[in-house]
Parts: sequence; C-alpha cells; structure tokens
Amino acid sequence: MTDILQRILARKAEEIAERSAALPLTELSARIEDLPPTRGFAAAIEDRLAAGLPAVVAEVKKASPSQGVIRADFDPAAIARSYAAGGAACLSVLTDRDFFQGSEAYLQQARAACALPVLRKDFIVDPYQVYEARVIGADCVLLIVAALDDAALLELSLLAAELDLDVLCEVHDADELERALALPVPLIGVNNRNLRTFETSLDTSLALKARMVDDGRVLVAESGIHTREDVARLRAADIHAFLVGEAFMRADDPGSALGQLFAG
Ligand SMILES: O=P(O)(O)OC[C@@H](O)[C@@H](O)c1c[nH]c2ccccc12
Repeated sequence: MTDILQRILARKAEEIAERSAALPLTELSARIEDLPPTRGFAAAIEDRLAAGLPAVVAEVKKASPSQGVIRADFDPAAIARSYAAGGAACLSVLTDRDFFQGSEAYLQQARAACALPVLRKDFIVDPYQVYEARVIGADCVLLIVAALDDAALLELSLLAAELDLDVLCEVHDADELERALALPVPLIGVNNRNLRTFETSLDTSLALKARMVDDGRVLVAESGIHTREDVARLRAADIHAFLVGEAFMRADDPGSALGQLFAG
C-alpha cells in the first residue's frame, strides 16, 4: 500500500517538473542576486532560549490531510500579526497546495505583515524548491529526513546555507535522528506525528531528546502540542523550542492562544 508520504512525494516530483517548465532554474536562481538578507530563523530561536524564554514557532496552516480544513477564516497577514503580538519567535507557513491547501502567497503575506523569520513548510526534495524558497522570502526550509537519502540531505543543506537560508531538519525516530545529526544544521525538529500513519505522541520528542543530551543542536518539538500539560511534559525534559499549528489555528485569536499555552 502506498502511504500518504509516498503520495505527497510523487506529486511533488510532478509539481517541480511543472514549475521548472514554467520558470527554468537558471531564471529562478538569477532572481536571488537582488534579494535582501534573510531574517535569521535559527538565531531568533537561539536568542529566546539564551534569555530563558520558550521559543515558539507558530504555524500558519489552513488544512491538513488528516484534519481537512482546520481554519475556515484564514487570513495569513492577520494571523501573522496576532502571532507576533502573542510572542512567537518565528513563523512556519505551509506552502504545499495539494495536501495542505497552502501557497507561496500565504508565506509572502504572513512575512510582510510582521518582522518574524519564516519557515517554508513543504516537502522539499529538489534544489529547485530551495531556490524558490529564497525567492519567495523564506528564511528557513524544512528538510524531512524520511523523504530524502543522505546525499540529497547533504546537498540540500549545503545549498540552503549558500543561499543564506537556515534548515530545520525533521526526524521521527532514532535512525533518522542519527542521520540528521551528521548534517551541518542547527535545528533538529522532532515530529511527534508519524507522517505515514498520522499517529501522534509526545513520547517521540521525549525519547529523542534523551539521545541528544550531549549535542549542541536545538531540538524543536513539533506537532500534537495542545495543552499546558503537554508543554509542561516537554519542559520537564528540558525541551524549550516548540512548533505548534492546529491548537492555535482552532482558536479565535491565535496569538492569545499562544500566550496562554506558554504563560509561566
Ligand atoms: O498542527 P500541529 O499538530 O500543531 O503540528 C504542526 C506541525 O508540526 C505540522 O504541521 C508538521 C510537522 N511536520 C510537517 C511536515 C509537513 C507538513 C506539516 C508538518
């Protein structure tokens, strides 16, 4: 049986072919020369942590394959302003169209509405998408270890660095963590949700944190964080960086929900 991750990756390959037919890589990459510097995604997280504060990456997500539409009243600029006021360190914006109803335009609208650095949340498998991320204004890209072999992970990490983009490298188990730690990337995202089954457990972050104690990299706990008890469990394991989407997207005011979830 083909799982959802395989279906997404098959569609990504088609999407990249379509896009590079419409705008060849040489033309896309030429647009990078005139761009201003990025906003420093990893630095924003590290600054919060150094100040003893939680570092919250607040996600702008309209829909997901497991939930369908999460937020009907979806205004990326308003959500971004609310997140900035609520104390987010960074934003994450879904740009995948076919499975998450995201778009590059949403990333641009969110970023223009605030001063926070922004992660392009998508399934990146090709250099074309890294150039594209830089051109649309992203400050960081997601690289999902389960979607890439080691050579591709290294190639895309180095390209991101060359383009002044940070990398959040996403893992879900101990083998993937080991592969991620071999890369020159500052941020390790532990996805508590299994991308193949959608099963979600904070135990994933707790187990992998225990394997990272002697490593200088920052663990960002991703997915399935809904309550103050969830946050307390992660904090008790010395995890202080978090990526949260649904819990904020279902709240009337996403920024106040952020403030409440991380108060104290
Ligand atoms: O909405 P949640 O459960 O708070 O999760 C946010 C984020 O972690 C999730 O959207 C995510 C994590 N890794 C991904 C990879 C692709 C798409 C989406 C994701």
